[in-house]
Amino acid sequence: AVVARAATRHQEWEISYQFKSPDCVRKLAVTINGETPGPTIRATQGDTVVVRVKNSLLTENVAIHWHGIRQRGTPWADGTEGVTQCPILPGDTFTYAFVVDRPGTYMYHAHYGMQRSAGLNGLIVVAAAPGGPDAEPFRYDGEHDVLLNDWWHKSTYEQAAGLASAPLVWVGEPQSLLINGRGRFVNCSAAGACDAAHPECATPVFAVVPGRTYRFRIASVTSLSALNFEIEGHEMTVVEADGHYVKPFVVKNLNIYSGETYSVLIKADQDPNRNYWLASNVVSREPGTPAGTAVLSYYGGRSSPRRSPPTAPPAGPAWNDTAYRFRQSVATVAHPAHVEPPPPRADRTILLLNTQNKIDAHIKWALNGVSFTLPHTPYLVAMKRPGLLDTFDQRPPPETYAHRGYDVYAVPPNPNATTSDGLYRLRFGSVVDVVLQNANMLAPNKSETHPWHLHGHDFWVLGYGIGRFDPAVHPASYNLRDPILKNTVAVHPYGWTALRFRADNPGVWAFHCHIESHFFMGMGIAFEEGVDRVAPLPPQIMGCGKTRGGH
Ligand SMILES: O=C1O[C@H]([C@@H](O)CO)C(O)=C1O
Repeated sequence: AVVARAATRHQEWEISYQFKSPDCVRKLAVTINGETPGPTIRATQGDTVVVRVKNSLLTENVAIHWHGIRQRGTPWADGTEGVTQCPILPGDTFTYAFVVDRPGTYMYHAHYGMQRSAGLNGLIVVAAAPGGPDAEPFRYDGEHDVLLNDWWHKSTYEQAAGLASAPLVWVGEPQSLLINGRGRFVNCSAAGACDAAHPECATPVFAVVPGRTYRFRIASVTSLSALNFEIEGHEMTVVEADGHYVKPFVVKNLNIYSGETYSVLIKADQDPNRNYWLASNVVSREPGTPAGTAVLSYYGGRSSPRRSPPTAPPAGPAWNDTAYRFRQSVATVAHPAHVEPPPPRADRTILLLNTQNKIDAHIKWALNGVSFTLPHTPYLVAMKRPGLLDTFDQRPPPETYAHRGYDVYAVPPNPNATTSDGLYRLRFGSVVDVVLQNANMLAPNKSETHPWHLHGHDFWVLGYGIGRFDPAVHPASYNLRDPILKNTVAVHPYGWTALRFRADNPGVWAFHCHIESHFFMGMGIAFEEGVDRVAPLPPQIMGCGKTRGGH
C-alpha cells in the first residue's frame, strides 16, 4: 500500500464578538474569523493540525477544546481551561498543535465558562489514511456535514449569572435549533432585531444526485438539548460513532446527544421532483422549541432547491420515550471487522452517583456528593511544576456512594453536597471502569439524560441499565465481545452506564456532563495519569494562578 506522507494543516483564527443572526434574531456571538460555526478542519489521519488562535474578544478569555482528539503526547493542547492550560488572555495569541491519529468525525468548541454556547464551535473531519487498516468498511459517492446546535437569545453571561444565583435562574429551553449554524425563530415578527430575510438564517440546502449514496456526518454541539435527527423519507444506516466504525444498523430517527458524532449512509432513491426535510427535534426534555430544519433537494428534479417541502417538518418521536432511545444506545456496537476487544477485567472501579444538590441556596450537580470546581491553576501545570500542589484539594474524591439501599427513584434523602477541586489519580497503564449512576433530581419524578464526555481517551461502552447498578450482579452482563469505543455516552434517566478505559495517556483529563450548564454547576471530575511522563510543558500554557512569574 502507498503510504501518504503526513501533512501539516495550518489555520489562523481570530476570535471576536460579532453581530450575528443565526436564527434571524441579531445577537452578539463569539466567532472565528467572523463566522459561527467556525471553519471545518479537514485533515487526513496522521496529519498535524496547527491552529494559531488570536483572542480579540477585548474583555474575555478563551480556550478551545478539540473534542474527540486524544492528544497523545500533547496533553497541553487539549484546550481545557483550568485542567490543561491557562485561558488565552484578550490580545494574546496561542498556538495549538496536535496530531489527528484516527479517522472520523469530531468537533471543536470553547472550553471556558459557558463560551461554547456563545457560538465558538465547528467540525473536524479526519479522512482515513488511504489503503490503511482504518479505511472505511463502507462505500459512498458523496458526503455532507451536519452540525447540530441549540441557541438562546440571552447572552451566555446572563445564563451563567442565573445558574450561579440563589435562587437558581435556569437557562430554560432554547429559542431555536440550528443546523450548520442556521435556524428560524418562530416569533420573528414579535421579536426585536429579527429579520426573516437575513441571509445568515437562510435554510441550509443539501443537494444529492438521484441514485447515489451519501455519507452524512452528524455532530451535536448543543448546550442542553438531546436531539432526534431525521431525513424525511430516507432511512439512515448508522456506520460511525465518535470516530469508530459501527456494526451497521438502520434507523428512521437518530438520537444524538451533545458531544456525540455519527455518520449515516443514505441512498438518494426517492421521488426527485420534490424536496424533503432534514429535521432535528428535542427529545428527553419536554420540548419548548420548534424543529430545526434544512432541505434535501435532488439535482435534476423539478423542485427548486430553495422551495420548502410540501409536508410539515417531521415532529420526531415522543420526547419521553426513553425505552426507544435506550435501544439505540444498546444497538451501537463495533463493526465486526473493527472490533478492538477491551481488557477482560478492570484494576479499579469508580461508581459515580449523579445527583442534583443544594449547597447553601445554590443548585448544583454532584458526583458521590462532591460538586466539581475548576482550580485557578491548571492541574497539568500544578502537577508538573514544583511547589504548586497546594493549588488544589489533595484529598481524592470518593470512589463510590452508599449504594445499598439508595433509591434512585426518590428525591435525594439529603440534598446537601460539598465542593472540591480534588482529582482522581490513576495508576499509569491501569484499566479503569467507571459506572455512571443516574438518579432522581431535587423535584419528584424527574431524571434527565446526561451525555458524559471523556477527554484524552476513547472508552469501551460495556453496558447500560435502568435502575440501580448492582456491582455484584450487573458486570456479568457486560458486552466484552464487541463494545463500541466512544468519547461521549448517554446516561439515561434513572439508568446507569458502564465504561472501561486504559489510563495510558500521560496527562490530566476532564470527564464531565457535556450539558454546558451542568458542567458549570459542578457535574464533572478530572483524572490524572502518568503525569511524570509528560514532556516539558510549553510555557505558553501558563500565566494564571500560581503559574505566574515563571516558576
Ligand atoms: O440543572 C437543572 O436545573 C433545572 C431544574 O431542575 C431546576 O429549574 C433543570 O432542568 C436542570 O437540568
